[in-house]
Amino acid sequence: MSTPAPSRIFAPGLLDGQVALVTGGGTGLGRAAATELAACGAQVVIAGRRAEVLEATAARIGAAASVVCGDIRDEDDARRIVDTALEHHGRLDLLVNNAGGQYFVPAEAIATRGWQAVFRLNVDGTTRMAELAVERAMRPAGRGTIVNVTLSPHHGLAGMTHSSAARAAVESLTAAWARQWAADGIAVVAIAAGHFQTDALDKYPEPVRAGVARTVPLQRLGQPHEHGWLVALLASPLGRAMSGTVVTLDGARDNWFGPWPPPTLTDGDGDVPTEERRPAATR
Ligand SMILES: CCCCCCCCCCC/C=C/C(=O)SCCNC(=O)CCNC(=O)[C@H](O)C(C)(C)COP(=O)(O)OP(=O)(O)OC[C@H]1O[C@@H](n2cnc3c(N)ncnc32)[C@H](O)[C@@H]1OP(=O)(O)O
Ligand SMILES: NC(=O)C1=CN([C@@H]2O[C@H](COP(=O)(O)OP(=O)(O)OC[C@H]3O[C@@H](n4cnc5c(N)ncnc54)[C@H](OP(=O)(O)O)[C@@H]3O)[C@@H](O)[C@H]2O)C=CC1
Repeated sequence: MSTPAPSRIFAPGLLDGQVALVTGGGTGLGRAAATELAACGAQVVIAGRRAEVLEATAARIGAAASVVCGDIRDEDDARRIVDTALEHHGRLDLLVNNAGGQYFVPAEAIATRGWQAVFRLNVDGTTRMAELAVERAMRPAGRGTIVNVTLSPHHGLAGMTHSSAARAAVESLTAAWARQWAADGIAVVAIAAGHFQTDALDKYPEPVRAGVARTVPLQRLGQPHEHGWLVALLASPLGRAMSGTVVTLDGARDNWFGPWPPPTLTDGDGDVPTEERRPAATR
């Protein structure tokens, strides 16, 4: 197994001896975060539901990475994920709550089950992982950092109102947990991410993808490694001083702008289509 290439921007050994758990660490932004954390010296445990995806990422990162399969929406799985990290390494310094998502849909077309599915993943799953990490690892150790990754809801996500509400809830939980767990030596911060160039964007309708980079004032999408840098910064001693903060990384674009319905997204009847269902095998 190879050792990770050193970080391009952080001092060697910044996170030496630390152990990080990254949910959704097999793909996209989670993979970028895990890669940079390893480059800074951390041991990283990446979690998700698909073993083959996790194994491929762990092989890319090298000996610093290990995998644990599980669904953060399931209490037993979530506990096993945290316990596996602890059993493997004897400590857990950083939890990156990165697993999350939603589907693109006009607000009035969201079924109750869809609303609940998005909350179950983004709010309940994030809460469960944070509470387990605190109870089982961080409070007993008297220290730890939790980084919650959200899809920035700061302009209101008109085509993803379920996620808009869920991500705002996570940002509010971040501030509340930072206060609640400060006496335990635990810092809690959030990253409000804008549009990043990951495979996940492939699922959005073609007109969305085609136009999206041009709408960012920076004139480009965020790069996953830039997100990884921010996660590593928040894992550093500076992150502890930033507890309770939401850091926005969005190229000055956020995730929404303009009127509803968005002119580029309406079909011939003036309606905005709902994202296609994912094939059952990937759910
Ligand atoms: C002018 C401005 C334009 C801006 C445009 C911006 C758009 C680009 C944004 C780019 C930013 C990127 C953001 C990202 O977050 S990228 C990462 C994305 N990754 C994911 O979203 C992956 C994870 N997502 C999911 O797993 C699912 O979306 C979900 C959260 C729903 C999964 O939950 P679950 O597995 O429990 O869900 P089910 O599939 O079982 O469905 C449960 C119910 O949910 C409803 N549903 C789900 N999908 C759809 C759909 N496509 N259409 C309609 N309804 C849906 C439905 O009610 C399901 O119940 P039923 O099965 O009974 O029908
Ligand atoms: N790409 C972008 O532009 C942006 C993304 N974000 C957010 O950043 C995070 C990562 O996004 P990105 O990498 O792009 O997208 P991905 O869809 O690639 O990442 C989602 C990850 O979470 C895992 N996951 C999903 N559901 C669960 C679950 N129930 N239990 C455990 N793991 C789960 C997935 O793996 P598996 O399916 O194997 O479980 C996958 O690795 C998400 O929260 C996303 O909403 C925010 C802003 C912009």
